Amino acid sequence: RKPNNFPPGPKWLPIIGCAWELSNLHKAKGSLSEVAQELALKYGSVIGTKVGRTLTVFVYGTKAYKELLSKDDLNGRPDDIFSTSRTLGKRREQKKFLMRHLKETVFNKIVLEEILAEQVHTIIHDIKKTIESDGVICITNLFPVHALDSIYILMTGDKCSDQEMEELHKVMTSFSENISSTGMLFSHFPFLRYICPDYCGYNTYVNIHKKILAFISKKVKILKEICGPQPSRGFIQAYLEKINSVKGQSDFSEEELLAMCLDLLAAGFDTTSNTLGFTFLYLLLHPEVQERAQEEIDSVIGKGRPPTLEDRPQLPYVESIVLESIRLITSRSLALPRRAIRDSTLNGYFIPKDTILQGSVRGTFFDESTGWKNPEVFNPDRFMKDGNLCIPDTFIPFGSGKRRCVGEIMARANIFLIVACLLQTFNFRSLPGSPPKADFAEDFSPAVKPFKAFVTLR
Ligand code: HEM
Repeated sequence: RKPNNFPPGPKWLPIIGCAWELSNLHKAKGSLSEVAQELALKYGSVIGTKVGRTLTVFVYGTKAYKELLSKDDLNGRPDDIFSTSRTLGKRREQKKFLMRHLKETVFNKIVLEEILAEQVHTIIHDIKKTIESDGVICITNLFPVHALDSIYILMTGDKCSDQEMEELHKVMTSFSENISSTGMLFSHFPFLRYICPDYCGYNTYVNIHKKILAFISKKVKILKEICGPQPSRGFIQAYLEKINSVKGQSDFSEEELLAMCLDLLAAGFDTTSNTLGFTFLYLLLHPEVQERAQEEIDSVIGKGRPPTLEDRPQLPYVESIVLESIRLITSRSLALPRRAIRDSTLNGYFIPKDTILQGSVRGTFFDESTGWKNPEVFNPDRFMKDGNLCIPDTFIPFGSGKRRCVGEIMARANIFLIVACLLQTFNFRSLPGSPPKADFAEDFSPAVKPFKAFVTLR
């Protein structure tokens, strides 16, 4: 039965709850974020549903979403089968340690520049090689290895060998293609894993996670053996040092370390490379935006040296392209699922303990009433005012509060540097007679379907 004052929403059927209606809406709309938008039009900004046995509340719209992010009672990690079967049991909250480490090491401007510049150089080298043949490049293939390498360096302090990268890339691609961040059939109907573990996705889910954890575990073992007294910039080494220093008298453990590295890979891999896919798709569809960015780069930097992170304040238009691409990709996804850790309220409705809350950032920056004009259109100028960068308060694509993205600094720097360096060196054009379509897929995070471009040296 529906709890008293539970948010309004679609009708609950016996056993499946609203699963049928949600699944049909998902097929019709293409992304869960658009499902939330559709439901919000009918029921308001907080929508109560039930999928299998799980109470799930969708949150859409700036006011309700901000209230959700601000309430500790509603920001717990889910502890259902979907969460626990991937990370070896319950999780403790050690995000502060990770954030402090990243701030002191990798997110230090000089280190970040060093990590990213080398990789951008490799991408430029690869593109130049293709130009020597026919200049036709599958754009969506350019970025995944690069994004993985950045996260690998963040974890280990070192570059990934070719052999390790082959292994990691294979398993992470399979992760992105087969696993949905918002749950799978077995997580909504946990009993199915005993009846049809292949069909409900349980076996795939567990096997892929086992492979990723085995990869990280192998690396942890190697780094443990060479762990020395000198400070290292890798997260794994910093964490191992912490375990040693507290000597088993705290929650720091190797299991927790593996789970945190898994989160970094899962959350940072295709979000970064897929955003770059979005960026270059829109640059092909809007050659005038590409030309204006190139004019900015030419006038501030010229061609004598590559752009650096120091140049960011002088390249507001390039920065606005990055923000607009992030706006468009995140508007197709939901924020991380949260769990009510005790009975609470949202927008005046009752939210029982253990309800799952799915917030949609789309509602915060696709809302014409809060100033986002023609939100479906790619328009970097919405982030510009009088020639300067201007970011509205309602733009929170990396979340805020307890569950906020830990990789924002790296992701924005990475995308900025790639866009600036590639546009300084190359022109990207549609293949004659076949401009790419704005065709989307839903991998672990939203993606554009693979597309090619004709690239020439400037
Ligand atoms: C354009 C790229 C990226 C986008 C758009 C993005 C976006 C997000 C969003 C929306 C969330 C959830 C926030 C919430 O629910 O309130 C999140 C969480 C997270 N992100 Fe990112 N992210 C990106 C890149 C990265 C990178 C490169 C890393 C790692 C280096 C990373 C690590 C994480 C982690 C670990 C979490 C989970 C935080 C938690 O559980 O508390 N992200 N990200």
